[in-house]
Amino acid sequence: MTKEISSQVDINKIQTAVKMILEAVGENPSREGLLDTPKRVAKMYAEMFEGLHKDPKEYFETVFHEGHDEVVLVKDIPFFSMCEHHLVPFYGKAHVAYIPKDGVVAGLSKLARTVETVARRPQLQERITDTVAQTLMDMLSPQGVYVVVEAEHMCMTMRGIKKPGAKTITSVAKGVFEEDSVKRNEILSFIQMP
Ligand SMILES: Nc1nc2c(ncn2[C@@H]2O[C@H](COP(=O)(O)OP(=O)(O)OP(=O)(O)O)[C@@H](O)[C@H]2O)c(=O)[nH]1
Ligand SMILES: [Zn+2]
Repeated sequence: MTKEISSQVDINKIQTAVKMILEAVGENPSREGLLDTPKRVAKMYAEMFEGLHKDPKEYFETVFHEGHDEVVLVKDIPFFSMCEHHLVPFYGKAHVAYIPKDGVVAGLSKLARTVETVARRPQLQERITDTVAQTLMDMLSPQGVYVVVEAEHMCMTMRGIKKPGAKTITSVAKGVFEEDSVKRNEILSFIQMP
């Protein structure tokens, strides 16, 4: 956790809330094993929600001019997020593809950083997919962007409907990918390659 993040998160408030939850479920927050739990959970939430205090657009302040106007795909980017309905994790992989325009390309790590930052907020899978795609559209003005996200939601696994193994796939196509199913299929075949 960075200094800036901890200064933007009310750690004491989270600690109080966690202590109250422990009391409410019938636990004794004063027993030895739980004494430091509110503090640990507060630090954990600050880390898991640090994306609320970051703007992924900043990652694209530096771009390169490479004369490459063909597909760029970073696939299998692992991410961990928190479902905004239940505050339990959902996690999986994101695949981020774009076709540059006028040779404007971003550092590859910036695509993964964007996924990481957007995921570290209370989220919906659809919104992660859309925000990542829109960030690239806004910052690189590419010919098109195609983002595919696959995830397992713990709120469907460990509670409620209890369907471990069920995967949710979301995708967002922008620019040339919207109309061009051949280009989308090209990306999908790259994603499926071992
Ligand atoms: N669209 C979408 N739904 C999600 C996501 N994560 C969790 N959900 C769903 O959010 C819904 C919340 O539904 P509610 O009926 O308000 O809450 P609930 O009674 O806890 O729902 P159940 O999970 O069906 O027990 C559930 O259907 C979850 O599966 C997500 O990323 N996207
Ligand atoms: Zn949920």
